[in-house]
Amino acid sequence: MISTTNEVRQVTCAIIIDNGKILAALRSRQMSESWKWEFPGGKIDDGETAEECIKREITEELALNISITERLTSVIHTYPSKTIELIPFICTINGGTLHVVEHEKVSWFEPEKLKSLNWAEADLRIIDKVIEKVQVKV
Ligand SMILES: Nc1nc2c([nH]c(=O)n2[C@H]2C[C@H](O)[C@@H](COP(=O)(O)OP(=O)(O)OP(=O)(O)O)O2)c(=O)[nH]1
Repeated sequence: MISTTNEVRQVTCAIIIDNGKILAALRSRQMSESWKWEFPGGKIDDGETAEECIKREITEELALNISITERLTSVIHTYPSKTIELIPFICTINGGTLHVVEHEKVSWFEPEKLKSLNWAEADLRIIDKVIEKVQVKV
């Protein structure tokens, strides 16, 4: 199949809350949107639900098992070369030991520190809602 640049790619991301802090991940030189912060996650595979996708991605990227607390409203964002639908989930850790597989690094931030990061553009569109939600849950 010829891939088209105007198809919307569905991408899930996890806002992982632990001990009152939220995990953010810095995209590496090898990744698109390099050196931007994001919530870990990735593209939905064929035949996979968004919930299955985020659990799989977090196991692959961070070696953590997560539980989903809440699915937030998604945003559609167009980059110069692609359009994504970013589907955020508030999550908690259910098991595993954090191991950073793909990202440059990950860090834990208090909710009020999140706004100061250099986020991927799509994340800038969800960050206010994320902060509002996590401040209730931490
Ligand atoms: N995982 C994740 N991806 C995000 C976020 N915000 C955001 O714009 N993205 C973008 C970056 C990527 O283009 C895409 C996720 O793709 P991916 O991480 O599974 O794979 P990739 O780097 O190979 O993606 P790409 O180069 O094909 O665009 O969504 C976010 O918070 N989390």
